[in-house]
Amino acid sequence: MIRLHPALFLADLEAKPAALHTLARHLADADPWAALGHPGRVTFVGMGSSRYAALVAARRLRLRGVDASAEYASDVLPALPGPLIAISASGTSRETLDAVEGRDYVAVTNVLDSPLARGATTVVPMHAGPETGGVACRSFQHTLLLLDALTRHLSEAKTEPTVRLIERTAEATADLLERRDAWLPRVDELLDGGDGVYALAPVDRISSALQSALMVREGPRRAADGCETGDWAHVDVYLTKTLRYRALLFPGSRYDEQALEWMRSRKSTVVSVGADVPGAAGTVRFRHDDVPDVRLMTETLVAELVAAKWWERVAQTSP
Ligand SMILES: O=P(O)(O)OC[C@H]1O[C@](O)(CO)[C@@H](O)[C@@H]1O
Repeated sequence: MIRLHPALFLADLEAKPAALHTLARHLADADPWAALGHPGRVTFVGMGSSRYAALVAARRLRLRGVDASAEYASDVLPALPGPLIAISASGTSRETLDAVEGRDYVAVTNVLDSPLARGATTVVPMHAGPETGGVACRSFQHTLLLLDALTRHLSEAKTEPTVRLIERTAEATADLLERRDAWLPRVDELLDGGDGVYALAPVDRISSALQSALMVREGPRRAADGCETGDWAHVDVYLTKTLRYRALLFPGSRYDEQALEWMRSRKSTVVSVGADVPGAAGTVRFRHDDVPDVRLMTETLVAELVAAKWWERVAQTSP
């Protein structure tokens, strides 16, 4: 059983820029995907945030002509052509270990002596450092970036652009952390006191909505869910009628306005991250937020810092 700890979770978040610089150095030295060659298909398996990151990468690969899918490790998988890429920050998730049993696989993990790493043909280290708070936060960010490098390896045969992206992500992350006294109290106030936090993101950054909601559930144990912005009008809009609805919007979908129109008419509270949108009660902007890839790699920090704050509050008030 992993011990979760709010103060250590906050320290894990504060260490993001330094960990990103470490990752950039490793990636600048060598392509971690070199041993993979250039297969025409890859399959990712993982659970939780590891699968969220894989969803984005699989979609990007397909758009670039490489067949790819992101599967629940808990699924029963047929033998598929091409390498199996198992992602697990801890390297111990039961479902992920079951999924690779008896197969050759590449492990993407943060723990090099984990069971997942020990059984792998190739190991791609996350270089996120130990997450002493017990919550996958830096490892999630590093997974997204390593999968960005994989996408470039398979479609452009070069990973240097990912190094530049990591550097910009480190700058954006540091900017949000350094200026948090200016934005966090207001975002805390806006998202607090409702009936949950509902995160919306476009399909190309769906991981941001899913991971943000997970952070609010995993730390402070509050109701939260993540949704694709277009799909929101089909599956989540209903709650704006009955709940004190608190939306965390990651703009960029061509259906932002559709969702915003509903939320304005139902008097929902909207906090927007990375861009200004009409009717938002609060907006968090950050360095390089005009670059979509930097947003993808950075924006979950807003929910993570809110979650850390709420979690600390619960820890102080409960025996
Ligand atoms: O990447 P891992 O270590 O397999 O973990 C998967 C998920 O399980 C959790 O650790 C919770 O059990 C999440 O934080 C994480 O997203």
